[in-house]
Amino acid sequence: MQLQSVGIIGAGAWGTALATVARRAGRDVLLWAHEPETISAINDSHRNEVFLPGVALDPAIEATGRFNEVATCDLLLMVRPRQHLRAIAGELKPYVREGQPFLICAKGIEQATGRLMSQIAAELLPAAAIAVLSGPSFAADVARGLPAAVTLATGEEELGRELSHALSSPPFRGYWSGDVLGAEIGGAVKNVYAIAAGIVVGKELGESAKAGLVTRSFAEMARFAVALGGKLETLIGLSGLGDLVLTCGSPKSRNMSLGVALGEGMSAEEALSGRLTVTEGVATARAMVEIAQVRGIELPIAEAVHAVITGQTSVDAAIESLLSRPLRSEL
Ligand SMILES: NC(=O)C1=CN([C@@H]2O[C@H](COP(=O)(O)OP(=O)(O)OC[C@H]3O[C@@H](n4cnc5c(N)ncnc54)[C@H](OP(=O)(O)O)[C@@H]3O)[C@@H](O)[C@H]2O)C=CC1
Ligand SMILES: O=C(CO)COP(=O)(O)O
Repeated sequence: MQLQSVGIIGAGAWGTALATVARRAGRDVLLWAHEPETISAINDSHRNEVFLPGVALDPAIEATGRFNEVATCDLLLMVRPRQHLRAIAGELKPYVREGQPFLICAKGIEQATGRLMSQIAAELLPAAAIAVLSGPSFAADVARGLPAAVTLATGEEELGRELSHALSSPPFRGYWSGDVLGAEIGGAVKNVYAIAAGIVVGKELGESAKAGLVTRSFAEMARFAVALGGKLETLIGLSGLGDLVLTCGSPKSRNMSLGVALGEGMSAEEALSGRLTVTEGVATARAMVEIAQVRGIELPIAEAVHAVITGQTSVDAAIESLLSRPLRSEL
């Protein structure tokens, strides 16, 4: 399949960083953005200072506000935050061609239905070949050309291989995988555990507490993903453990920085107000808790994060409740 032109839907930090990735790999890149100011900034000054400050973009990267233009590209990347997926699929549907790859690069679970983005996209865009890009990759690092490795998951191995070749260049490596659900769930739920890790840091509970929390978070995320049909091997890889390690280890993560603010005593409302950027873990925590209730999956850490964010419990009470759970076998 010829994947020379790449259409990127969403010119936030990650969409813009992925534009640099595709360009570095030698593709023709068209970015779709919602705000006219973002479109003119990219086309005229080759910058996106609002979402990705300090990065000079290749002048060959163009921006548009028209879905019919971006839809003509060989490969489409969906990089707007999760809640925009249904609207975007509706706009694109008239233009999507049979077998056209639609690569989901946003991370999250639909709050209202508990459905994954790949499932929603498959239903709304039946002609498209759905794939998922996930893994440890901060937009600011990737846009600067620093090395990063991600998972590219598709139902067809051949498409995964083609996507990897279309987007990889020496600093950016795409490893293909056949486990779409596992890759997508790992990327979505690690945001919830990054909030928990941030709380541990903000509360100054120490490095040992953080290591214990991150390890038990991994056990929880693997249990959740496997219950939903993902593979344990995928969770051990880039899109699971890899992304958990990144986002629980750096306050550059928006999710972790929210947790730090909560741990330092700020209310969730205060910590979230005025943020222009997305913090996907907030909605994902709710979706996880609802799915876990229906399916009978034990998720004490995700439940504690959700209870703190929604003000149902205090940070101190959540920590006490986690530490006083009945003792049990590790495995
Ligand atoms: N940032 C990162 O390092 C990474 C992010 N991701 C995931 O990618 C997805 C997108 O994240 P990211 O690019 O960082 O998002 P940002 O927070 O940088 O960008 C915000 C997005 O929201 C849109 N937006 C901003 N203001 C408005 C508004 N007033 N009305 C409507 N839309 C608005 C922007 O629209 P527009 O597109 O039109 O400019 C942009 O797509 C998320 O699911 C995130 O989890 C995944 C890996 C890395
Ligand atoms: O997903 C990410 C890195 O892989 C970005 O995480 P944050 O959204 O928490 O910044």
